[in-house]
Amino acid sequence: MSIDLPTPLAPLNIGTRGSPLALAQAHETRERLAKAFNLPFEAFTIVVIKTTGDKVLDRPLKEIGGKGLFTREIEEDLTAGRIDIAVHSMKDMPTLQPEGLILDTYLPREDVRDAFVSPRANGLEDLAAGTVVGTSSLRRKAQLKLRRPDLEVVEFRGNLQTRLQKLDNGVAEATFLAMAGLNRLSLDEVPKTPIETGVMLPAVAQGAIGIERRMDDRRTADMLAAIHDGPTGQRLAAERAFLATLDGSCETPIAGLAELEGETIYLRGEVLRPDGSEAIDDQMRCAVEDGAEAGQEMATKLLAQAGPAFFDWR
Ligand SMILES: NCc1[nH]cc(CCC(=O)O)c1CC(=O)O
Repeated sequence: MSIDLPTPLAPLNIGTRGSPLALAQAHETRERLAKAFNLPFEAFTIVVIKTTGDKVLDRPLKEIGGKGLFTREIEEDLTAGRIDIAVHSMKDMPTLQPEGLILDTYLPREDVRDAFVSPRANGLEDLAAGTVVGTSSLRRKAQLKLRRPDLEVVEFRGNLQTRLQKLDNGVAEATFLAMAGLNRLSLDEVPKTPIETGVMLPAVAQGAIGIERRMDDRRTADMLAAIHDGPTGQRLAAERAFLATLDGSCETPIAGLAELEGETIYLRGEVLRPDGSEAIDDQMRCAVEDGAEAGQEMATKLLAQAGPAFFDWR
């Protein structure tokens, strides 16, 4: 692939949320761009945007309005040209973008696993019946209840730092956090145990950073091509097709992971009842270029296997 080396005539504005993790991801994007084009960091301005999801902290996310919550304002600024790219955790992104925007640049993926985080316990097996675990993730709650129906789950909102504070304060005995977030923030001192993906399948796109841009902005597209990670793109094509076909909203506990084995994709997926009373999973292998079809096929199979009653909480 040949890439023109566009010199920014105006600085490229990078939009991001203001949480520590979001800022770390925006800084990583800026560093990769600066390095790829041998430009000073200052050629890229980081613009912090406050979203509805950041403002409303006292209510469960699903009450305020689900997924677009952390992205709407950012995408409005992108469309209006106030920023040129937006950096996102792909796990939080809907499978469809607003008209005129495209999200097809990915940075190399971090650790995809969830971590069991507790100042006092090393794993679920250490927790006595009735112990309180905090999580606001429907997927993690369902996966936890599937394995340990005897544990209590409490809603755990706020950014990483807030959640860790709640553990210290004894609001809950343990929580789950993405290894990716802990690693990106270099939170090495957090007492964590990684959970293998065979035990707890991660969220679709967990650990991946995506960069969104205006579809008609050629200059930005050329710049982003220089930092795109192809293998992450192949994996996310499979996972996001799986999610899109399942019509994953934040009401549906869904897990999915694609891994590369040479020229083959190994795809696993799982859907759960929110109360963890039942889970259905599947796995398949396909050629790397067929990931999206495989994701769609696996979702269709799971939907048929589950039957309408499985999803009737929606
Ligand atoms: N929903 C919040 C969110 N979005 C992305 C990450 C972590 C980083 C990632 O998975 O890329 C987190 C926090 C968490 O799940 O612990």
